[in-house]
This record gives sequence, C-alpha cells and structure tokens, in this order.
Amino acid sequence: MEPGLSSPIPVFLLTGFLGSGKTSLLNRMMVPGGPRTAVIVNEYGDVPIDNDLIEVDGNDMSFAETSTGCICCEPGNDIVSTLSRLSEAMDEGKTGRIERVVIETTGLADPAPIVNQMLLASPYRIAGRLFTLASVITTLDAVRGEATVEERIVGHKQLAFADRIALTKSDLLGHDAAERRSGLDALVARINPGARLIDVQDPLAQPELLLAPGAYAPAGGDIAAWLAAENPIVRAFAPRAKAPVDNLARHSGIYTKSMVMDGLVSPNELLAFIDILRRAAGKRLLRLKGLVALDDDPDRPILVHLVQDIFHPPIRLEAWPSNDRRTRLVLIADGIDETSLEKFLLTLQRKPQRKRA
Ligand SMILES: Nc1nc2c(ncn2[C@@H]2O[C@H](COP(=O)(O)OP(=O)(O)OP(=O)(O)O)[C@@H](O)[C@H]2O)c(=O)[nH]1
Repeated sequence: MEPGLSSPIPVFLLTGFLGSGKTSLLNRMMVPGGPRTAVIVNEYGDVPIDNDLIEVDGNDMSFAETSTGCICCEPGNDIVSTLSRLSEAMDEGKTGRIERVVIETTGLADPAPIVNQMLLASPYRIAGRLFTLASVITTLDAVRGEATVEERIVGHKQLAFADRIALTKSDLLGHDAAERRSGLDALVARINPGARLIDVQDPLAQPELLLAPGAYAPAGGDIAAWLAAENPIVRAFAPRAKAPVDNLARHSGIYTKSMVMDGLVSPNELLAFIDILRRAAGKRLLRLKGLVALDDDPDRPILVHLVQDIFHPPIRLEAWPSNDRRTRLVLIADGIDETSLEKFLLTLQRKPQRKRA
C-alpha cells in the first residue's frame, strides 16, 4: 500500500539561518538509491533561485516545488497548506510515489508555528493522507552562527527546536579554529544539549543519516514554552503564559529586494558591485544570492553568495540550470535604507550592458 494511506509519510524540516548552508546540505543528504522524496523549498524573496540549485539525483526526487513567502508566517504558505498542495499533486498523479518529504524553510523561518501545527495533530491527516514530523534538522554556521543565535531570536529558536544539527563551514574557522569550535560546542550544550550533531566537513560525517527514519524528539530547554506561546487556546486562557521571548513580530525590519535583468555585465563590474555593497552594508545585508550572466561567457552563469559580510567564492556553472537565462539577484536586508538600496541596485542595471549575441 502507498505510504501515507496506512503509515504516515515522514516529513523532515530543514531549517537554519540565512546562508547557513541548507541547500548545500540538502544536496549532500540526498544520495542515489534513497527513498523517493518530495523536496519543497520555501524561499524568502519573490524571485526563486534555490530551485535551480538543487542537484540531487533524479531517481530519488520524484517531486520538487519552490514557494516564495515565509512558511512560518505567510497566509496560505503554512505547513498544512504546503502539505495539502503536495497531497493534491499526489492524488493527481503528478508526483510519482513519495516515501518522505523534505521541506527547506526560509532562513528566517521561526520553527515554533511550523512544529506546533505538525505536533498538534500528529500524525497529520491531510486530504486522506497521513504525515508525521520525523525530524527538525538545523544548519549551524560555524563562522556566523554563534552571533546569530545570540543576537536573533529566530536563530536561537532554530537551534533550540532541532533534534539533529548540522554544523557547517567549520573549514572556514581559521587560525583559532579549535577555540571557536569549543565555543560552538558550549553554545549547543547550553541551548540544545540533547540534539545529535554532525560536522558536515568531517570526512567521516554521513549527511544522509540526518534523513534517517525517526520521530521528532526535541530536547531544547525552552521548547514547551515557545510551543505554548503559539497556541491560541493557551493564549486565550492563560494570557500570561510566559514564552521566553515575545515572538510575535517575526521578521520586523527585515525586507527583501529582487532584481531580474536581461543584459550582460562584466566580471569586474559584478565584483565591484558586490564589494561596494559588502563594505557599505556589512552585516546588515543578511543575504545576497544570485545567478548572473557575464559578458565573457554568457552560456556559463556565475553563482554568487554573500552571507552577511562573507563573500563565498563565486562558482562558474557549466551551463544555465534551467531555461531561464536572465540574471537574478535576491537580497535580504535588515536596517538598510530601502530607497538607497534600490538606487544602488539600479547602478548594476544602468551599466552599459552588452546584449547577448
Ligand atoms: N566553505 C564552506 N562553504 C559552505 C558550507 N556550507 C555552505 N557553504 C556556502 O555557503 C553559501 C550559502 O550556502 P547555501 O547552501 O545556499 O545556504 P542556505 O542556508 O541554503 O541559504 P538561504 O536559502 O539563502 O538561507 C554558499 O556559497 C555555499 O557554498 C561549508 O560547509 N563550507
């Protein structure tokens, strides 16, 4: 019998702050010959990019969808609506057999409302199909993660709600790596000592085991209070029920800007653009990612990633990953004047652009 009709389909929630390595980890967790998987990528920003960056083996992935707008707070985009759409697609025969679901949340997603919805009625029956939360997997960026967790409540909650943690970017820790690594271990021990942790840079790590079957078992200290704070009934009857931090304004002050353009830019123009932006905005530019058509070889786009003030080495792709060959940039900013950022984005578009041959 098809999974979901008798036994629930496991749902894995992949979360972690902006740019902490979720999509990179997703590509490594999905190995050939694994269970057939529906991958749903939820992006913050109205121009999806990650769907073009998933490279998992076609045999394993029978369905992939990208949604824009945050799964934790955008009406119609919550976990139930997301799984309902999947269930409908399954009914309509669009997906093939599905044995598990992986949902990559936006890097700003608060896990509390998502987990709350799943746990309130687990196994969750949607359109005659059962889903159950198997795990919350959180990517923790070794370089920026500690500051993110200390300064941003969403970062703290993403770590606290995990039952599986993937430490990313430990290869970038630099000369004081051992000291910084013990700081990260202490952070995890304080916030979520019960979670299983792997370092994705450890040659012996097997990221695919993060998708091993299981039942979500959170051990983070503040979980119960945060879940209670999500529950409208608890709110109504016990308005003083204490959540460790007020989480109602989930993304206040943070906004996203996207740019799509047809023309070509030179590698130097692109690098200068990113460099000026990085210096001027610093950590207030939470994220920039994009695929850019360069004039030296328009058939081979460049993939750029800025995570706060860290510019990851750009990657020249062998070909455009889809039929859309336009330059696409998505920026997520916190506390940067919106008009100034818009004007700066236009400077790239206004450069004398070469047209494709
Ligand atoms: N050196 C190094 N770079 C990494 C590692 N993991 C991810 N990255 C880089 O970090 C950047 C962001 O990675 P993504 O996988 O796109 O991060 P994400 O969490 O999916 O990003 P958002 O969806 O925008 O939140 C890319 O340039 C990756 O190549 C790692 O373990 N080591």
